[in-house]
Amino acid sequence: MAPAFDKQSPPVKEAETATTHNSNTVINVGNHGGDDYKSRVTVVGSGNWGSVAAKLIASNALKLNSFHDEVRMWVFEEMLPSGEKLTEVINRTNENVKYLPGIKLGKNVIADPDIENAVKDANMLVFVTPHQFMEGICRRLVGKVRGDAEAISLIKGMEVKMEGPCMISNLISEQLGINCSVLMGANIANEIAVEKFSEATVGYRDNREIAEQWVQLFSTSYFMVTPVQDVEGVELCGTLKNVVAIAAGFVDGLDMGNNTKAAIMRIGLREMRAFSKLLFSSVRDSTFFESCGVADVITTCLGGRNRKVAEAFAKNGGKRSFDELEAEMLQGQKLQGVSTAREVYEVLSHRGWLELFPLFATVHEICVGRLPPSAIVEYSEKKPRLSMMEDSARH
Ligand SMILES: NC(=O)c1ccc[n+]([C@@H]2O[C@H](COP(=O)([O-])OP(=O)(O)OC[C@H]3O[C@@H](n4cnc5c(N)ncnc54)[C@H](O)[C@@H]3O)[C@@H](O)[C@H]2O)c1
Ligand SMILES: O=P(O)(O)OC[C@H](O)CO
Repeated sequence: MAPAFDKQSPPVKEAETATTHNSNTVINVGNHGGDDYKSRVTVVGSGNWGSVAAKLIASNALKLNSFHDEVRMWVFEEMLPSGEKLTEVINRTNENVKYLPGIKLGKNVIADPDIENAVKDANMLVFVTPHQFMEGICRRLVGKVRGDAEAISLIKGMEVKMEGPCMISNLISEQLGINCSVLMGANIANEIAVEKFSEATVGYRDNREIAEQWVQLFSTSYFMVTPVQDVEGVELCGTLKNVVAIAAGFVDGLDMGNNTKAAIMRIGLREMRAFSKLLFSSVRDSTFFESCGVADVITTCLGGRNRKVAEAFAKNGGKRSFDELEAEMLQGQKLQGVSTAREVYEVLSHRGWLELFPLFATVHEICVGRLPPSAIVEYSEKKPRLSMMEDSARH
């Protein structure tokens, strides 16, 4: 079991605004000792973004009275080349030496390899793992989380089931029986880790007070978080931009230049909006102008991992697989764009929408080797009926 955070010399917390202490604005934390009103936060995931999220949260947990100091972080345990366990090294050095080397997470971050132990006391659960692992994680957590817990998903991805697409926030809500908000945005983790200014968007369903609690937990002077009442819109932006990033990487790998890449971003954003609105009529146009929308498309297409690996794929003429390039280039970090392109393609084929989304469809066909990387522009030029569909999908 992971050690408890050493509270012998607790840091002095900053005073908070009156509203924070108002019982209406603080998530109910039940009866857990003397600090009943304080929220306990657990981060489920500890990759590149998971570690940065833990750092942001840990700094706020120390400052704000409404949170317990200790932040648990569930770590998918692995042995390092040194022969030590990753959790032991994180707890000794305060650094995730594999996924975020060189950055101190905060002494109040406790790495825990036991997922059930990590979540059992938390009333605020932050999910941030690659999306392909979430079904298994949810299965393990059924009946293990507090009934009054609130969740937030930072995961950019979705699952496709027999019944249709299932957003990760929905998977969490349905499997664990708890409400789940989302946080997405133009957030390249390594930049936020060194405290360069970024914005993010919290998508919430109907409880603004819960959204404010999440905003408070994540916001720092260099991380500005805005709440938006559109969970599906925010989550679909974060999910679909990874497919656009793969397309942008192909363009870079083929040396096609900035105009072509800008065209891909524009067409990609249109397809993101049209697809989101076809799936959920509640999705708002304005969400695409938040950090989770246009800003994330831009940053991902300029500096993300999906772009980088897709560039290498195109440079190799599609002869080396994404799996091989991912393993070689990302050292354990995971791409989301290739599997998301496949999942989107399944939805498109199942619903007869393939022709309406030429960019999304072409990205998948290139990823699986049915088309060459150069097809990204040849096929994206064909946009039959997309505008018409967008018009009919508009509010
Ligand atoms: N890295 C970023 O810049 C960034 C920014 C914003 C959002 N995101 C999103 O956040 C999510 C998580 O990304 P990340 O960068 O933290 O992860 P990552 O890409 O660094 O992935 C590695 C993580 O996966 C874990 N893992 C490996 N095998 C596993 C298994 N079988 N079961 C469970 N976990 C396993 C590893 O232990 C490690 O913690 C993704 O949806 C991503 O799109 C990432
Ligand atoms: O590195 P990527 O491509 O997974 O993108 C990272 C973030 O999602 C950018 O906001």
